[in-house]
Formats: sequence, structure tokens, C-alpha cells
Amino acid sequence: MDLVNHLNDRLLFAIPKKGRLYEKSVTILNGSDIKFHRSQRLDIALCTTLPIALIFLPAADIPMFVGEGRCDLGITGVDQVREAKMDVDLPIDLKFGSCKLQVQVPVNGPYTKPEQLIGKTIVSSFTNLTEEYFAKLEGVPAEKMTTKVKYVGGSVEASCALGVADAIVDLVESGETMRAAGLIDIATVLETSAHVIESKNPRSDKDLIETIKSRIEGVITAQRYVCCNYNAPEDKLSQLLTITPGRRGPTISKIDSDGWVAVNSMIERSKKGEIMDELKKKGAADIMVFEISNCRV
Ligand SMILES: Nc1ncnc2c1ncn2[C@@H]1O[C@H](COP(=O)(O)OP(=O)(O)OP(=O)(O)O)[C@@H](O)[C@H]1O
Ligand SMILES: O=P(O)(O)OC[C@H]1O[C@H](OP(=O)(O)OP(=O)(O)O)[C@H](O)[C@@H]1O
Repeated sequence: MDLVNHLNDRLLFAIPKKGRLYEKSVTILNGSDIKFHRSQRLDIALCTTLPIALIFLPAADIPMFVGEGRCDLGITGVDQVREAKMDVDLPIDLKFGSCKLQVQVPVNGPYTKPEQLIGKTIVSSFTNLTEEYFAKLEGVPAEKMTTKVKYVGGSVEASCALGVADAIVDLVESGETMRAAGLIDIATVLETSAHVIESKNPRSDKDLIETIKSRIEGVITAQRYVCCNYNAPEDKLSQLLTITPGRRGPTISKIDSDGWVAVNSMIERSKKGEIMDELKKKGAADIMVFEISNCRV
């Protein structure tokens, strides 16, 4: 099929084609009922459920495709957006791909503060952000800075040991890569996570863009919250509701048992253990937690 001829009447949505953001991005699409079939080695996939074409691109190229208006929506990290210096909207924080872009130096080396690196050589895959950071530190425009910034495309952490850098600027999540390379962080340039990014001048129907964003927000909310049901003695209700205030407010229903009501409330998945313990301690009974498979908020 000549896929390219099918693109004109579709919203183009740029998705990371590989790497750290790929799998979770596809999970979000599945949860949003954006169904597609991607043939092997093909970087374009037509959706079967909505007039969308998914364009699989390197995470670093997505800000340019969205910033220049070729794709209306994309998924990539804030780090990539800032590095590409693209003016796009960032409507949804997807809460994955969270890490920090940090200045790192050899553990037992002479540097403990970023100011000591002025005039030295820094290696990074994020040369624009690194230049901006050190130009600000030096208090001069980037053209006048004395710190040298060199680009490498990957395995940045090896640069100090190989003698090509005094320090590096690289992403840190668990810190394992950094520690394994004998490095320590001394400053944070940027905190990042994956976001839905949106063109400032979208070409597609606004309703379709809103539908996609609303579905994705629903998936994120469903991942973040679970539903908590319990029975509460009426005289303890106000105290129990402070533990489960809900996103907007709890639902309270009458039940066929004198002096008791049923409460239904969304609670944060990450806090469900302590919330259930607390409810039990404060007099709640029959406490149950359910998965939310999808929602619209
Ligand atoms: N360790 C990490 N933990 C969390 N998020 C990360 C991590 N490393 C990178 N990211 C996020 O994922 C984005 C893409 O990084 P990744 O290393 O996957 O790039 P890639 O070049 O597309 O893939 P690959 O490294 O496989 O070539 C980064 O810009 C950042 O937003
Ligand atoms: O703090 P950590 O959990 O160890 O993660 C940080 C590492 O993850 C990224 O690299 P990735 O593994 O994606 O490979 P790359 O070096 O080829 O980009 C990043 O560039 C770091 O090297």
C-alpha cells in the first residue's frame, strides 16, 4: 500500500521508534484505543479506529517534526524539546521517562562544584542545553564562553575515563550508569519526563486533537489511581473521608444496615497500602480496592 498517499487527511502523531520511551508510549496508545498495525521495518502505521497516522521517529527528532507543524502531536522527553529549542505546547505529563540531566565528574577528582568546570571540556549528547547552562554560569553569551562543549551520541559516561572530558552532562535515573563509570553528580541542568507535545499551529481538526488528549489523560489517570470502596459507621464518616477525599469528592451511598454508609473514592495507587491500614484503624470495614481499566476525567 502507498502509505504516504494516505497521510494527507490524517492527524500525524509522532511516536518514539525505539529506546527508553518506545514501549510505554505504545502502552499509552493501546490504552487509548488507538489501534494500529505496524509492518516490520515500516515507520508509518495507519490507525484503524481514528483518522490518525503514527509516525515512528527517534525521540530526539520528534520536537522538530511537531515544532515545524508537520506532525500535530508527538510523545517525547522535555529534555529533547529543550535541546531542540522548539516552541511546542506540552499539554500532558505522561509520568514516565523521568530522569535528570546532570553534570557529572570523576568521584575522586578535583571538581566538586560546576563553577570549577569553567574553561574545561564537557562532553554530552545535549550540547545546546550544556552550552546554555555553562554560558549562564560564566555570565556571558554562548559565543563568548570559554568552556568547551563536545558532542557524543551515546555512552557519554565513558568520556572522562577515556580522557576526552573533564566532566559530562548526561541523563541519570537510578544512577547505576553514573556510579559504574566512577562518576558523581554535582549539579542538575534539567528535570525531565515524557510528555505529549502539540504543535502551536495544528493542521487537523481540533475535536480530534482534544479526543486524543482526553483519552491519553484517561489512561494516565487510570494508571495513577485505583478505586477504593468501604463501609463506614456514620459517626466516624467525617474522619474517614479526610483519608479518602477523592479526586473531586467521594461518593457516599446508603446501605441496608443501620448506622452504616458505603463510600467510594479514587485513591492514589502508590498510597493504597497505607490508606487501607489507616481506614481500618479509624473504623472502616469491608475495604476493597479495584483497578480502573480506563476513565475520562
Ligand atoms: N535512564 C533513563 N531513565 C528514564 N528516562 C530516560 C533514561 N534515559 C533516557 N530517558 C528518556 O528517554 C529519551 C530517549 O532516550 P534513549 O536513550 O532511549 O534515546 P534513543 O537515542 O532514542 O534510544 P537508544 O539509546 O536506544 O538509541 C531521553 O531523551 C529521556 O527523555
Ligand atoms: O541512571 P541510570 O538508570 O543508569 O540511567 C542513565 C542512563 O540511561 C541513558 O542511557 P541508555 O541506557 O538509554 O543508553 P545510551 O547511553 O546509549 O543513551 C542515559 O544516557 C544514561 O547512560
